[in-house]
Amino acid sequence: MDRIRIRGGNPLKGEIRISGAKNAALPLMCTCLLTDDEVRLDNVPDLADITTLTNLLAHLGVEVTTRQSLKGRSISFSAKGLAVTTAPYDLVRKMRASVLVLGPLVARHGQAKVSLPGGCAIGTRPVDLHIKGLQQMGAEIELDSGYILAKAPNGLKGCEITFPKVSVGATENLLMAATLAKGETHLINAAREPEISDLAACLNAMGAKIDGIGTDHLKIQGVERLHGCTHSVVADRIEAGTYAMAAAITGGEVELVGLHHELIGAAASTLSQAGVSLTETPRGLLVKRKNGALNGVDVMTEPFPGFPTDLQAQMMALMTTAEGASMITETIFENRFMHVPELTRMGASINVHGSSAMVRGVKKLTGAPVMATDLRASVSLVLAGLTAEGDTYLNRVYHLDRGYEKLTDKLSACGAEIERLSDAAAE
Ligand SMILES: CC(=O)N[C@H]1[C@@H](OP(=O)(O)OP(=O)(O)OC[C@H]2O[C@@H](n3ccc(=O)[nH]c3=O)[C@H](O)[C@@H]2O)O[C@H](CO)[C@@H](O)[C@@H]1O
Ligand SMILES: C=C(OP(=O)(O)O)C(=O)O
Repeated sequence: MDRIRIRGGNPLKGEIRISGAKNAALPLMCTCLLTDDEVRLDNVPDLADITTLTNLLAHLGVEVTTRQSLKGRSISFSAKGLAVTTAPYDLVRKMRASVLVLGPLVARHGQAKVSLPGGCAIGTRPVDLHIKGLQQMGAEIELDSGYILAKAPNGLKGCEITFPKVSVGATENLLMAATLAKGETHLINAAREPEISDLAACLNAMGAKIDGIGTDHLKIQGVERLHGCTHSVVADRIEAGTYAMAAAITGGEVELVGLHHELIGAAASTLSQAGVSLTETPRGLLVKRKNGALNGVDVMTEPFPGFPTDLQAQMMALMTTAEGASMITETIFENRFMHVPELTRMGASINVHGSSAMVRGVKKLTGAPVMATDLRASVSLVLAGLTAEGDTYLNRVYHLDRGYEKLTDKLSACGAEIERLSDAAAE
């Protein structure tokens, strides 16, 4: 298994082009199941999760064509020859977002059999809200032998769905399903993440009638059919936030290219309070420390526009060498502190009490062999390694491949001493 070696201490200097967002691209790819026409996505990141979903769509009978151009990677999807409506366990277990095929399959093909995705390292992550919403829209759903069996032979019906808690995935699944339902659907207390607005914009370009985009109340007037479109995937705000913190933790100066300021949401004001300046440039955002040291700030994860859980581990790494203390509270997932013991092994001072972690800034971190169990925990250890004294060896690099396109290239281009060691070299 590959490892990453980082020799810490170099301030990052330069520019980093932000890729298309993984969490936008995945639901966007599932829109192809709603039409016989071709859906072309531009700015698709080259990530393991995209490959996993591509394999699942191909298994269903979707024709997939990938093109690489100067503008980035484009993938076209044509579900005209859709032959199968079963998403098997082996393809779903690799990535929870595979459950996003459920809504489109039921809406357009009247049936679906989708493996329950199960939990993962960060929490149990049920899909009850996806299922209840589809039932409210008239689907008959049974759970059998680890599969969701859904039927709606006469189509789905519009209705009013009020989510008891904000769910990104359930909002996306039901939004896609509602585009082809009969009548009007209201999704209330819907998630407002920019990736959902991107999905809604793509669906409208396909002929859907969605109002309230960017709010927590989406109104969808169902239509008979959708057509194809070309859509460019929105920039990855989590990747951008990660590199902003990489610039800050190393005391460097990095321009994040291809990103609109408002995408960063609450993370921008939290970073500003911590002593990081984020200045809009014609191409994106310039990130550096305001003046010298970073200072501890309290952070609580929340649905958008609050501070994202997907930046919590990185923020914790940033706080390990800040002046003073920082209380970091995770409210979205019950087990998202897997990076704590590893950061502690690098010299961080962190105490966890339930869903909060108290970080007391230390003078320096030291490199160590570390491993992580999920994507953002892994990248938080990369950030720690960039500032640590000596070498850090990060194991289980495959987690990073899920969500960070060309991570070592992007960081090396800004002066980081970071390299990927292949199997043989890692022994
Ligand atoms: C591919 C993708 O976009 N993944 C993102 C998505 O995950 P995902 O869509 O899985 O996350 P959700 O917003 O659905 O989850 C939020 C909370 O709701 C709970 N819940 C969710 C659905 C449900 O049916 N029942 C239920 O109880 C979850 O366990 C969690 O505690 O949003 C998360 C929260 O911003 C991010 O961390 C993930 O990176
Ligand atoms: C938790 C994440 O992804 P997923 O929902 O696919 O597990 C993430 O991107 O941080």
